[in-house]
Amino acid sequence: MIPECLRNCPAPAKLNLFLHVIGRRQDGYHLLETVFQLIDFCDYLHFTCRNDHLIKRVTSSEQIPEEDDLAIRAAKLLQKEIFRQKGIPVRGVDIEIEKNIPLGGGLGGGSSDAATTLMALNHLWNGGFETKDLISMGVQLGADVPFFLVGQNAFGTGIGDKLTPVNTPDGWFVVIKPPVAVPTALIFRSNELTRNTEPIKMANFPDFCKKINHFGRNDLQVVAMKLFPEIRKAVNELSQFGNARMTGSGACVFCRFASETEARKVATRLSSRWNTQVVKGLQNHPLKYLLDNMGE
Ligand SMILES: C[C@@](CO)(OP(=O)(O)O)[C@H](O)COP(=O)(O)OP(=O)(O)OC[C@H]1O[C@@H](n2ccc(N)nc2=O)[C@H](O)[C@@H]1O
Ligand SMILES: Nc1ncnc2c1ncn2[C@@H]1O[C@H](COP(=O)(O)OP(=O)(O)O)[C@@H](O)[C@H]1O
Repeated sequence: MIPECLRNCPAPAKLNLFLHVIGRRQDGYHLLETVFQLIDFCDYLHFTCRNDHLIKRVTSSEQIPEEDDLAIRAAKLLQKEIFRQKGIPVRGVDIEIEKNIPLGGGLGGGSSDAATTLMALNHLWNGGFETKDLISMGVQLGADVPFFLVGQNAFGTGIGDKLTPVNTPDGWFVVIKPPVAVPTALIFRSNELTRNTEPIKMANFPDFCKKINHFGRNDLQVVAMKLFPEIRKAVNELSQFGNARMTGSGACVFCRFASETEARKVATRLSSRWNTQVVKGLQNHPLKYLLDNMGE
């Protein structure tokens, strides 16, 4: 039986363990090579069916107007696609979003909210779409959405939408959120961005797991540190404890540790000056895992 509501649907954040810019498409989007790592730091979304056809966000947000919210846009897109395929108008839904992942942090919170909405409503509305169908919808909302829909740590190429699952070793991360929000487009349009990093030879890729803390770099970091000195400061501080780098287009900076104890020790030393989190790496997207294994 299809439920009337789905509560506490997690939308986990991601880290880009490295991010290389290897070229640019004709439409201006950049070609990347990156490893996406899911982390146990989540927004939570609650969905309740309505008796009309409206899609409403029931949580207020000063920063994101309702019509721009990626969760709302994802729900409207899915509702339209179900109507197009089946000719039946689906019921509306109230969406409540508990936002924990900071905006403009490079942690992919908006994209993850969109992916969670597509997965949860495909279930609640009995849409019957497969992951590949949801991915075609997701990529229209943001370059990171396909990764969250695949739901496993992955090597991403293209604009980050061509994904090959990778097993990353278990680990803990200290994540610093410098007090700035970085607009992704600002970093990508910089004249100073390196856009010609040599593509990774697949024969060298096994090195990634062996050298996980040191493999590659984030090509967006130099530009982001120049525009936002707080990011440079965070990288310098965290670098005392290991190989610190930025995730995505910033602003968050992370460093990987093999144990929780080690990570917590470092976080404690930084927490009086920085907004600091200790998070565990995840192997699977918790909602995707639950929906895929329902009824087993
Ligand atoms: C850089 C990355 C790495 O994971 O992450 P974030 O820092 O945003 O989390 C992503 O590729 C970001 O994905 P996402 O945040 O979904 O970006 P989008 O909304 O699709 O794009 C915002 C803008 O960034 C530029 N953009 C984005 C992705 C890309 N591969 N090339 C680009 O040039 C484009 O100008 C686009 O208009
Ligand atoms: N539900 C949402 N959560 C976060 N950001 C959202 C959401 N809806 C729309 N956005 C917009 O998308 C932008 C990028 O969001 P996000 O994926 O969290 O980015 P990033 O990883 O680049 O920090 C935000 O700056 C915000 O303006």
